[in-house]
Amino acid sequence: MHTHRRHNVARPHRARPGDPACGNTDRIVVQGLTKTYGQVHAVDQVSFSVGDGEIFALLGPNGAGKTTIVEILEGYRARDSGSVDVLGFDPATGGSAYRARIGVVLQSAGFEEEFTVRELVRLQCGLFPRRHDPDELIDLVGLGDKRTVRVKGLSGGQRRRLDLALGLAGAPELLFLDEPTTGFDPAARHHAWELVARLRDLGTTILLTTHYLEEAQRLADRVGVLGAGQLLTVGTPDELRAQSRLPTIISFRLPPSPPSTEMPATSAPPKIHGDHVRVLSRDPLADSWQVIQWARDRRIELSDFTVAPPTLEDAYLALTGEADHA
Ligand SMILES: Nc1ncnc2c1ncn2[C@@H]1O[C@H](COP(=O)(O)OP(=O)(O)OP(=O)(O)O)[C@@H](O)[C@H]1O
Repeated sequence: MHTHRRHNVARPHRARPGDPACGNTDRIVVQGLTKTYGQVHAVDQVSFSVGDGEIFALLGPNGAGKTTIVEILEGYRARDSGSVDVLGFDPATGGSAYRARIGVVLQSAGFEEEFTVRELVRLQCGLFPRRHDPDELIDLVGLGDKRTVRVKGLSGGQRRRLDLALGLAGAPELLFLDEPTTGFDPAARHHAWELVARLRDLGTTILLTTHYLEEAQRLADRVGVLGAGQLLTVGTPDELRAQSRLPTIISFRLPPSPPSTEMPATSAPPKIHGDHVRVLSRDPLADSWQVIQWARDRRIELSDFTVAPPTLEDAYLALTGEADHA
């Protein structure tokens, strides 16, 4: 079962100039977006929309067109054709009124190394009419104990947190996060995920690019998978997993001297590698039951028994692999 998290979030939003027409809650609407570089179709007739308060993840292999799309949406790259509406603006002509409404967290922003964290965040907050309190922002991204440290004294992961603080300075309604946790250690990544979830709960709409499928699965309400400039599919992580039609893997280990060589009568034949048994099941409930009955009847203690449905990563690999062979 999937839960569409954006329905759980109370999201106060007042109509302002540049907002989409009444009744339309999409914050991003892209239709037929196309961009070529010479012979390269970097973005080819891409259409999708992102709803108010939604976290939408763009996924795809290197060179699939993610950065090109995001930079067109941010207003930093020109498109060849197609229409783009972000917060009611065309990013190509929205100018500073548009920029004040969005937050951009780039993969590697260049910093003034001699500034302290607090100085940089204060400066950035000062650029926006609607802004965060700098000290609260520093706490929000988990740099509270680094306030007075110069940028040159920060680790790679701490710099990425500073990137995030700077992107949030204008309290944006829409945040672009480009590979937000690349280079993070596991604890920092979990901290960043909690932060993104908190931003979502505050009503921020987020467009995320990532190569970490677990990140997309955890954070994204919906994902769009790109391959060679084309949008291959859009859906919730659960929809993509279901669409992949990949089997659930039931696995367990045999005891050192099994009482019988007979295997459980699962819908797909068990595959045996040494003491490790795997069933690629289309009917995981019935097959799990078969395995458990089989073990109980023979007094076999099942060790390492797991039932693993396909992950978003499995679905993504199947989908983009198909694209490569198309
Ligand atoms: N300024 C440019 N000039 C020429 N070709 C470009 C330019 N920018 C991007 N491309 C090409 O457009 C295609 C899409 O690139 P893009 O950077 O959007 O991919 P991406 O999905 O963001 O990749 P990655 O995951 O590696 O960041 C690639 O084939 C790339 O080589």
